Amino acid sequence: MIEVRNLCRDFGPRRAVDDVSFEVNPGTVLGFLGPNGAGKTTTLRAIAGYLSPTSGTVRVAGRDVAEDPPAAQRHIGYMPENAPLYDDMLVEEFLAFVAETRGFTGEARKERVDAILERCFLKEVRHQGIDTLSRGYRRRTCLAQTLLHDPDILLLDEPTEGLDPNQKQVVRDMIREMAPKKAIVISTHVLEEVEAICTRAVIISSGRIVADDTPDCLKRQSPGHGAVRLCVGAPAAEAESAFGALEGVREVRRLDTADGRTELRLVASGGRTPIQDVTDLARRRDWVIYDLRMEEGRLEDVFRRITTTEDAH
Ligand SMILES: Nc1ncnc2c1ncn2[C@@H]1O[C@H](COP(=O)(O)OP(=O)(O)OP(=O)(O)O)[C@@H](O)[C@H]1O
Repeated sequence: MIEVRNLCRDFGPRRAVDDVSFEVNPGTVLGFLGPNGAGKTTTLRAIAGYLSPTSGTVRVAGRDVAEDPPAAQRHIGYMPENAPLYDDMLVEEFLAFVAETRGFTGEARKERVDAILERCFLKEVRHQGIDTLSRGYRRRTCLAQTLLHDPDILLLDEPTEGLDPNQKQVVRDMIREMAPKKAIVISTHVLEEVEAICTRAVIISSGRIVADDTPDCLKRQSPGHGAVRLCVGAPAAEAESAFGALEGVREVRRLDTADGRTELRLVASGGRTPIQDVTDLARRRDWVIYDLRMEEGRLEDVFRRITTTEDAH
């Protein structure tokens, strides 16, 4: 559906996107991550046909975008980070106008607008001026504009930026609901969003792809992956020394101790969680386990490890 091959884009002497290649097919929600200035927006704009590559190609639905941007754009819904809206229009009027520019007229236009108002939960503000909308409704009006022609590809730059937790949830639910039939790329800094809705994460740093995997697999590269948090009915010093001596434990940290219970964090060594050894040891010593959890690792740690701050401009 989207095929990016060896994409490079220069701005004067600066290479903003450097030999980027990836594919996105329907059913994928790809989280495009990277520090400020890493090249995310430039890549999205090249896919959307608003910026020509310095070299390399972008194909959308089998067609080279640079050769015929309008043909590719019929398949694409692109929501830029600060999408412009006509502030002096009413919501419904604006969407009808966009529908017309997309080639819908008469009854077809009305049906499209009604359907999108319903889908984006905008019915109650349909007669409201865009300049009076709250940020959440404004963002959803942008999304409605992006979805109006029912594109197979969605390119969403920071779709939930500036929204409150409830509004974020509404937008994420909408993305999740559309995901099975569309190829979706979301540029975001919000790692929690990647975990919540993305099936794949691509990390770009200084214009180059430095990771491409599922969020779960990336989390496994985190130094905290496999660490064990436990609360055990044993004296602190004894528990620390016994669990610390286990072969699969690299480091022990005491988190808390009270009422004969000790809370510890055990960092795994050798990439294997020591959870089984921990329960075996507790059983042998006759120690009660009150709580036991394995940490999955944090995407944030992986992101920080594989990107650098030199991109920030
Ligand atoms: N029109 C332009 N003219 C000159 N330089 C540009 C232009 N657009 C982007 N750049 C530069 O290209 C690099 C990549 O920018 P881009 O906006 O793609 O990064 P980004 O990953 O989207 O950043 P952010 O997370 O801050 O939005 C930056 O150094 C930026 O300053």
